[in-house]
This record gives sequence, C-alpha cells and structure tokens, in this order.
Amino acid sequence: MDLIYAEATPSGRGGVSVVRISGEGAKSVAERMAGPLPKARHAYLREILDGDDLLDRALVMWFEAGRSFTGEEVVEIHLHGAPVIVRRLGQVLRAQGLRMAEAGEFTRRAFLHGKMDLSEVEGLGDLLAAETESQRLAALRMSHGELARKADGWRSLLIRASALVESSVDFADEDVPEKVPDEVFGLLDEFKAELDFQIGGYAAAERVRNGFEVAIIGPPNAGKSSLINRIARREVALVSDIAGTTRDIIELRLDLRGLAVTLLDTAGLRDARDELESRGIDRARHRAEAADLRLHLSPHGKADSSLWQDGDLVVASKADLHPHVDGLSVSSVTGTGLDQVLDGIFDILSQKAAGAALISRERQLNALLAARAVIEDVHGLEAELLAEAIRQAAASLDHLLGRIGAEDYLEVIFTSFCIGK
Ligand SMILES: Nc1nc2c(ncn2[C@@H]2O[C@H](COP(=O)(O)OP(=O)(O)OP(=O)(O)O)[C@@H](O)[C@H]2O)c(=O)[nH]1
Ligand SMILES: [K+]
Ligand SMILES: [Mg+2]
Repeated sequence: MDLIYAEATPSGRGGVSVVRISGEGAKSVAERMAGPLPKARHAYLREILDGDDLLDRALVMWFEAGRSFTGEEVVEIHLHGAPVIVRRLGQVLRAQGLRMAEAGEFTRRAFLHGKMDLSEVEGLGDLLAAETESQRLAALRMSHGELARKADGWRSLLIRASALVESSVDFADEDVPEKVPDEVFGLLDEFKAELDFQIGGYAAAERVRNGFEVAIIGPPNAGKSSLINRIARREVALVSDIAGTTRDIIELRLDLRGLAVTLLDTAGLRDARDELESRGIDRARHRAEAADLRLHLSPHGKADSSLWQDGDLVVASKADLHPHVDGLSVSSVTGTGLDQVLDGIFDILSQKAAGAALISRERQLNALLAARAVIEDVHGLEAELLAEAIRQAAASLDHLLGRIGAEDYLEVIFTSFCIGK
C-alpha cells in the first residue's frame, strides 16, 4: 500500500503536533529529512530539513513493519504545535510522493494487516468519541479486544462440540445411527447462555454509548423549562408565565456523574389551544414514551398517569412557593432539591447501566442474534445437521469480528473516524 501521512493530533495550535507516516519506506522518508535513525522505537531529537531549509526541531521515531499501529513501517514526527509547520511538512512529504491519509485510513490499515479486529476498531471509534467515564470504560474494554477474547472463548466451545459430533459420526456403524454425546448439548447450552447475556445487556450498553434519554414532562407552567435551564446553568429554553411556552423538544447533553444523559424539555401536557401546540404535545408524548426515564414535574408532585412507566420519578416543582411537600421537590429559583433530583435520576440510570453487556452496536447484536438463532433448538438434531448448525454459528462469530462479510461495513466505520486516525 502506498505511503500515507496525516496529522494525528487535532489540527491547530498546541504544544506538540504529531504527524504520522505509514507504508513501506516510511523510515527512509524520515531519514532524508532528519538523518540516520538506526534504532526503531527510539526517539531522536533532530533538525527537520527541507534541503537546506530548517523546518523545525522535532522528535522522530519509527516502528518496524509488524510491530506498529498499522502493521506497516510507521514514522512519527513530534513537531512544535504550529499549523504553519505541519503545513510545510505536508508540502515536503507530498513532494516526495506521499499522499494525505483518508479518514480512518491508519486504523483501516491496522484492520487489514490483522492488528485489530472489527470490534476493536469499533471500540477505538467509541474511545475517540467518549465524553463520559462510563463511555470511556466501555470503549476501552472493547478497543482492548475484550469482545474478541470472549468470542474466541465462544468459538472454542463450538470447536469442542464440533469435534465430538464428528467423532460420533466416525465411530457410528452403518445400521445404528450415531449417538451424539450429551456433552455436545452441554457445550451448546453454555454457548447460548453466554450469547443470551450479551443480547440481554445490549440495550443498556447501547444507552451507555449513545446516552440515556430523560424526559421532563408535566402540565404547562409546571416549571419544566426553568428546571432544564437551572441544570444547564444557562438559558437553553424559553421560560414565561404563559402556559404553552415550550413547543419543540429541547435537548440538553449532560455528563451526569459519568453517565451520558440527554435531558429533554417538552411541551406542557394539556388539551391544546391550537394546532401548533397540539403538534408540540404529540412530540412530547412520543419522546416521553420512548425515553429511558420520565421525570414527572408539577407544583404538587403528581404524575401524569397516561405516560407513567415503572421506575419513573415524581418531583414537586416551585418548592420555594410550596414548602413541605413529601417526596422529591425542587425550586429552580433557589436550587433547593436540585442535587436530590439529579441523584434520583443517576440512581435509576446507573442501575440500568449496570446490566450493560459488552456489545453496544447493532452490527454486533445482529451477529450474535444470527449465531443464537442457528443454535436455537439443536436438541435431537442428527449429527450432520448439528455439525452444519455449529459451522453456521462459528461463521456468525467471524462476522462479529469482521473476519468475513465486513467489506460493505468498512466504508461506514472508517469514514466515521477523523483524518489521521
Ligand atoms: N417561584 C418559582 N417560580 C418558578 C419556578 N420554576 C418556574 N417558575 C415560574 O413558572 C412559570 C413557568 O415556568 P416554565 O419554566 O416556563 O414552565 P414550563 O413547564 O416550561 O411551561 P410550558 O413550557 O408552558 O409547559 C415562569 O413564570 C417561571 O418563572 C420555581 O421553582 N419557583
Ligand atoms: K410557561
Ligand atoms: Mg417550557
């Protein structure tokens, strides 16, 4: 593959800008600018020259093919963090026939050279996009190959089962149909249980990755927009004493004690006075029903029974006007009760997050559902059919790790990376 380069650090001013080069001959490209680099994985402080021109003083290091991020020969040049230097180096590299990397191309090469499987690529994408502690931890596990290791464990269950099935066929004699050993079904039940845990915990893991949705609902003038503004510490929503102020859904992304949360302000629930308000209330109902949690806000702490779901929170608003309401109460004017409300939301969501599996992407879920489906009712299957079912389940695990059938998905995943990654 041809020689590519790109800035690996975010472009702009900073202490250091790292430019990465990957491909056969990367080391000699660097040596033409920085002089001999005898040792791999060794940082050399060098003058970077373009002919007689001094470009910068930088750290230069290189990694041998096979022992680098992409699997190819890689050079990293740690320049001073000035865009003009990075630009100039780009000109020099292009003049030597290198081209700028496409989005995600370094990671794509790592995948193609077998340095990463597809789940690790997805984990790396999640890690680079992580905004909260829970997202960082989940992405780190995925990018460090935890799903790949689990899948290899599941695969060994299938291999052991398959070997037992094959041997039962080999030793069967013509007129007595082979007896599949019970141990095979034990192995397949263990395989199913492993997948069921992942499939069952997918929804929570997807929420940890994309953010839990919490809808603030209640009658007009309950104080919903005032509450979201208080939590946001800025005016994200219009507030007024006119009932029916909020029409559109207003979304606020929060890092709530390490959990990604999208808080939704919604239109006040009542019989609408006009067509526009009615559309706003429909949106409110729709998003509230789909949310992970509903916070029912009203002056006297009453829930909206038409939208009530188990585990919902009921909060009395305007606590500065109506003190001594039992249960949760909050004042968006004084801030009293706000921490308790946030604690209440966090407690409920962290319980949901606790059930999160490793898989958090629909592609991963579909691969496991496919593997699960072929092993669904294998009890009593005769050996040949059983062997085929096991083969198909193993093929689905290959899909999970991108060992087969990943071509069409590669475009999607790598273009979601930025240039230089
Ligand atoms: N005293 C007091 N007034 C509040 C409090 N929260 C809201 N208000 C007032 O109540 C009125 C309605 O507040 P909003 O935040 O617009 O209420 P809302 O639920 O978003 O109303 P709609 O968007 O019309 O459904 C405004 O005049 C607010 O200033 C509070 O905690 N204490
Ligand atoms: K209002
Ligand atoms: Mg409002």
